[in-house]
Amino acid sequence: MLRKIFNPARLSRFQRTMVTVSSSDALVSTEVDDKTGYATVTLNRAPVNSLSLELMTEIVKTVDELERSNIRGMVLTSFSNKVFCAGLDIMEMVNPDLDRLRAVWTRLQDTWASLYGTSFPTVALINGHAPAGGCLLALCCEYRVMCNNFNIGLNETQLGLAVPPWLQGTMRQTIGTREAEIHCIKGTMFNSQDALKIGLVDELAAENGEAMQRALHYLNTFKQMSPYARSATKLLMRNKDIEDMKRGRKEDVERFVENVMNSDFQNGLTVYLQSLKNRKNK
Ligand SMILES: CCCC/C=C/CC(=O)SCCNC(=O)CCNC(=O)[C@H](O)C(C)(C)COP(=O)(O)OP(=O)(O)OC[C@H]1O[C@@H](n2cnc3c(N)ncnc32)[C@H](O)[C@@H]1OP(=O)(O)O
Repeated sequence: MLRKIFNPARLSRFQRTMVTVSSSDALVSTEVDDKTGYATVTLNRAPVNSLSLELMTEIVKTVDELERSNIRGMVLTSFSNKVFCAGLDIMEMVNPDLDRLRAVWTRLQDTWASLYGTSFPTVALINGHAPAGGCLLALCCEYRVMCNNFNIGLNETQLGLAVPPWLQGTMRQTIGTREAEIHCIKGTMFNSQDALKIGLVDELAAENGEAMQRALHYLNTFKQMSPYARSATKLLMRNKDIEDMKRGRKEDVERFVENVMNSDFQNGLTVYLQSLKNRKNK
């Protein structure tokens, strides 16, 4: 069943006026260019945009608001020119409260579903490292432009976490079944050049300005196209994955909780956090 397809009623709103949507919460800021109708959504959670429950809630809220507005495209980027998003907030997994842990994974599922299933075109402007959940955000977008000299990948298994089936599917669609299997299992992190070679990103840019030009160029390719046909085709391709995730979501949450509460995982997390701090102090 189609979750949402471009509603022709929106077309008349499109033609009349452009609404500027802005988030009052500082964790995510949104700017809409009234001339083009393109929204730039910037993740603002210093220092590394790690995905706390609150940040993911803001992302979902922002995408929902944009879906109800009349934008023609979205660029997702980071306030930092060093880290796009460092993945799930590791602190959410250290000796967690179980209800909150369940809420975190449920919100991650929602974040994936809402970004993956937008009716408007989306580009990730990856202006920094994008491990794990950072790679997930980029994968949800239709197109990925990455600045040079950063790393991206689903490194969850390196941390002792299983990659959920819905995210495996997105990776398969992006880089192909064989490569996705190998690199999800290995937890490979790719540098920008290798990410381009394997198809994990679509274009590279020397710096942010060039990346934005390339992102806008992608959005401009739809200027003359029927928004209905574009949106319907995308969602006919993606909606089944979203419905499948929703059907299995409770089981998926419990699998994550079991994974995180395992004492080996908790011990490994302590070592991993320490290794991040040691790396910093070198
Ligand atoms: C498969 C299911 C899909 C979703 C599931 C996802 C699971 C995850 O996402 S688990 C998280 C995976 N993320 C990582 O492994 C990234 C870890 N971080 C890094 O590799 C580096 O921090 C960086 C390359 C992202 C950035 O390096 P940089 O040198 O710029 O900054 P740092 O000094 O390392 O970090 C600054 C500060 O931020 C803390 N931090 C980093 N990442 C996280 C994080 N994911 N959660 C919470 N906090 C994080 C880091 O410890 C530093 O804190 P202090 O200043 O207090 O030392």
